[in-house]
Amino acid sequence: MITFKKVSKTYPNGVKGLQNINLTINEGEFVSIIGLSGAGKSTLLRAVNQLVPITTGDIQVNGRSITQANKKELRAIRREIGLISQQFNLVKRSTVQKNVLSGRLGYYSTFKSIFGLFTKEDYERTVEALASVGLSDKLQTRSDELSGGQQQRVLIARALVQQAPIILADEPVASLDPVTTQKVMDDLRRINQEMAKTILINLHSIPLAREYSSRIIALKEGTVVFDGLPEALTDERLEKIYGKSIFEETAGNVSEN
Ligand SMILES: Nc1ncnc2c1ncn2[C@@H]1O[C@H](COP(=O)(O)OP(=O)(O)OP(=O)(O)O)[C@@H](O)[C@H]1O
Repeated sequence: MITFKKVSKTYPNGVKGLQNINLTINEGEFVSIIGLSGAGKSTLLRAVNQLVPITTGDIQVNGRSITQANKKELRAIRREIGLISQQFNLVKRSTVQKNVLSGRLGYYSTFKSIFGLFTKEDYERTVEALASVGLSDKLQTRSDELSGGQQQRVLIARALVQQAPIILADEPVASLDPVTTQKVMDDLRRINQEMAKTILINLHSIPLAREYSSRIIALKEGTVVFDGLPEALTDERLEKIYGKSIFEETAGNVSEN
């Protein structure tokens, strides 16, 4: 469970990324965060593992406060959270295997991490995770030889070997074609349904949010303006979230941008 209590984030330049957010994300939910560019989606997602430190309020991950955590506790909290983000991407010159294995680093001391002292189980988990995202044949491939969609799926595999019950996905399908988008989204759905992992995902596509989520949260200027079931996201509510211009675009444009 992730709980936001009166969370605000003001960036050093004075921009308010988040304003008084109160939310509870329960175990096993598939939550999409939508909203205009600059609404605060990435800030919200990254606040969960303190990649973006919040200014006021608190976030608890399975009952443990991230703001009060010392270094060791923060490491333990971060182990519970897998991050799929294009910005914190793969080590391109390393093999797929090494990138996926790095999901285990949170379980070892710095010394072991530096020397890559992984166990037989770690290697087995890596093979399994790659199989579950359909990339068994890419084990020894260099990561920069993969397509964008394959790279996203390697990131999913890395989150799987990390055995994190929570997965944060920061626009994982932003630059993918429709077929690959569906594959990545299907992977996330499977992980959510079969492994009961909690998924928190930023999406620009309303159709995808509607199709895959159990719950949609919309942000506008750092505040929550909608929080509910996909069916409850009516045109009227969309207009409040995105402004009137949404209906001047074709549905296709909105979903792909
Ligand atoms: N490091 C930063 N320093 C200053 N302002 C920032 C920083 N990161 C984000 N912001 C600002 O905070 C606000 C929220 O940004 P955020 O990236 O969370 O939005 P977003 O909804 O994820 O946008 P997008 O859909 O374009 O990724 C924006 O006004 C943005 O300009």
